[in-house]
Amino acid sequence: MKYVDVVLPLPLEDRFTYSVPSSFESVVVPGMRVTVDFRRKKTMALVAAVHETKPPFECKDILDVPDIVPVVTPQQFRLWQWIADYYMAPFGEVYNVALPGGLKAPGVYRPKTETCLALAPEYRDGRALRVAMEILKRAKAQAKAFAVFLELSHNDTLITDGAAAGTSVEITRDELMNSAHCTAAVVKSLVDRKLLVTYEREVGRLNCDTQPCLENIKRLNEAQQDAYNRILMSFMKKNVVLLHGVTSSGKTEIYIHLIKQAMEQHRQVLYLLPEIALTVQIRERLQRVFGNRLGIYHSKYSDAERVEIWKKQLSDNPYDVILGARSAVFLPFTRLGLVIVDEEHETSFKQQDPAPRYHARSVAIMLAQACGAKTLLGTATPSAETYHNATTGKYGLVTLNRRYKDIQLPEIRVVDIRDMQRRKMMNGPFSPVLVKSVREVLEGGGQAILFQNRRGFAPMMECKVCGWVPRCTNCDVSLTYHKNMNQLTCHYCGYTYKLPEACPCCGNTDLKGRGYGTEKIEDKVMEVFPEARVARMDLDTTRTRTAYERIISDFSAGRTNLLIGTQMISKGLDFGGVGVVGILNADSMLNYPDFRAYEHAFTMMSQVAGRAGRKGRRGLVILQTKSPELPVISHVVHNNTSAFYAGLFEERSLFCYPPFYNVIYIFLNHRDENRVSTAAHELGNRLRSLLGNRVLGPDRPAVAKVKTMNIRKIVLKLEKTIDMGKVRRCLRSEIGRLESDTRYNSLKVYCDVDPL
Ligand SMILES: Nc1ncnc2c1ncn2[C@@H]1O[C@H](COP(=O)(O)OP(=O)(O)OP(=O)(O)O)[C@@H](O)[C@H]1O
Ligand SMILES: [Zn+2]
Repeated sequence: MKYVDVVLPLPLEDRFTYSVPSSFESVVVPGMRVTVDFRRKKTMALVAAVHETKPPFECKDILDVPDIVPVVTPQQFRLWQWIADYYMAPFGEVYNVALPGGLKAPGVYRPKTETCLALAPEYRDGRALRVAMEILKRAKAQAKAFAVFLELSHNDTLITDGAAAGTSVEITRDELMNSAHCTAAVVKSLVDRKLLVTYEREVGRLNCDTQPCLENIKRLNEAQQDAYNRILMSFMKKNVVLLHGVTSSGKTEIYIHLIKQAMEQHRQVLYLLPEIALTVQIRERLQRVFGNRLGIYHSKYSDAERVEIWKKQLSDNPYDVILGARSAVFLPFTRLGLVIVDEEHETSFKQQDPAPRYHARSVAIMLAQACGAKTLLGTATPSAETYHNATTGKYGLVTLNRRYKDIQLPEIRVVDIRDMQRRKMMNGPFSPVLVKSVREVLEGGGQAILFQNRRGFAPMMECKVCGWVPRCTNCDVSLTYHKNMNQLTCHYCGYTYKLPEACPCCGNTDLKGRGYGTEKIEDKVMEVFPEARVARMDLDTTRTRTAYERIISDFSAGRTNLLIGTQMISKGLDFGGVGVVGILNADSMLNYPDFRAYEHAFTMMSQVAGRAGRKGRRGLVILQTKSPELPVISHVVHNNTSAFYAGLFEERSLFCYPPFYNVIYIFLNHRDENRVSTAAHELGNRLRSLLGNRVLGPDRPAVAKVKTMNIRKIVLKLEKTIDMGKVRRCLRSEIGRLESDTRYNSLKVYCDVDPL
């Protein structure tokens, strides 16, 4: 008797054993899916192992085996296991995010089909056809459609020379309707009269049209060619190389040459981007060169498309290049040679919720290693971890300090808004020099970008009399006012509230907004620059893929000339005509209560600044801040990464933070504040007895309640030399003990490993 150990797409650590009925014995192998009865529900499980050891309990038979070949390779299995272990997530949750929905639930994925038409068998000779046409004489539309059908399908030869319809052509219903200009009803009546029969034909969703066209590849300039050579040299010694190239140095062109080189060696390439949003521009650039050898994979694609890509990657004709967001690291690869992680500093490579809270950059490096492939991390602003690894020799390092065409990096002018406010010179959020520069650029036919990292109208409403601030009832945060919807929104749970007509505390009817969100900036822009053609890009204006793409293409084509946006606009966008970039308020980023605040602020400001002056003339950046004296500001101004990190690393090492220590956050959630607080103290004390002063807290995090769940946080700072296996085992057992404690009924505890 054979048995299988299976994993289920559920937050479960365990594997479950089922017996294999003899009819399936010769069929099942690890990596195949099987349907099983789990807690009285038919569930799609994945076979982890096949064996003959009878378990010490009664087990059920598997119900069915839908696969002929495995859908998950042993190598994927090992990688997923690594993710589960490292990020302290149940394997079932990794399986759940890794596999597209259509491969997990029985019967969800259906191949896409088209309705096709064929001549009914009784009419497949000349005489019968002439009878049919006689019948149709009085139904004009049907007669015409039928004639068109005969012609398109090459059945018309039956009438003229009576030849057998061996050469007839497949015609879809849509094709007929288009060619005969008829309605579906007309086609249906032909079917009802039994002249035509319908059948379904399976069609792929994947685009296979365009042939690759390597002529579209651009020639590298000298600096790029040199960087390209150094990358290949570096790969001979290191598995991971950082390409640290200033904004607009043409890193993407170098990637394209590296992809071509890998393809020539018959190796596959995975090109990771931090966000779906970014894929539009890059997708076009890659498609022009690699055509149908390029597949695109991310979570916003329909599930069916993702299933087809998955299957194609398992076939003997997989895509050579996959462009994807973080979930593409879960795809099967058979001959992976290179992984490119573009904009490697981006925080969206880390999945926050739900588990597994993995970092796609780390997973990508593991994936490459398992396949004997190399990893290239590319960015103008490396993350602290990567910069540390590259400067200490763990990774190779290739720098590129010149912009393409040797355009100078933008000039950055710092404006002290405290001083401007004192002298009453600010026009709302704009300093005089900002207004002047934007106006000049617009008048000269150029474009401007204004960056404000807050969406909505006013980040906070306030009663001017008593100071009352509207807050979310589910979360411990103040609400953001959105003017166009005239409502208050919680940016944590999404809940919306009506704006009260009067303050509920003192009855004052004069509620005022505090601070500037992008929506309010837009209002102000229309007032100050009435001549501008304005677009706004933030979460609220880009809810759909098309809305996002339209904003980009409008700005690219110059239909709009002033773009306002949140950090969305900082991400690798390549516009030629931007003469000036305004960073309206640097302080909101710097004052964030997090050890990474400065790293993120430096990165964000440098990236936004990098959108200026990419073609033709040198660009200008106006950086408005209340703290111009901070070293981080001058490091941004001088684009001095090494000085910035020198200062930062001193602090990080002193206070035991990455890249010198490993950090794990433990979050405890419960509806009841007392219970979560007691549980957190108990866990904190137990962990301290095992790990000593590496354990900090519990504390209330900055936002201590989200979606009615009260949150406590424990921080672990672990030296690099500690046995992480031991730490994980100890965390697992302590957390397990707490979660099964009846006093803390329905307490949720999870870990965030390497938090961002
Ligand atoms: N060798 C080349 N031949 C022609 N055009 C080039 C070449 N290299 C770069 N360019 C052009 O210069 C612009 C900037 O290049 P690219 O977008 O690759 O820069 P990047 O380094 O990726 O910038 P960022 O880090 O800001 O995203 C693009 O419009 C690109 O097409
Ligand atoms: Zn809320």
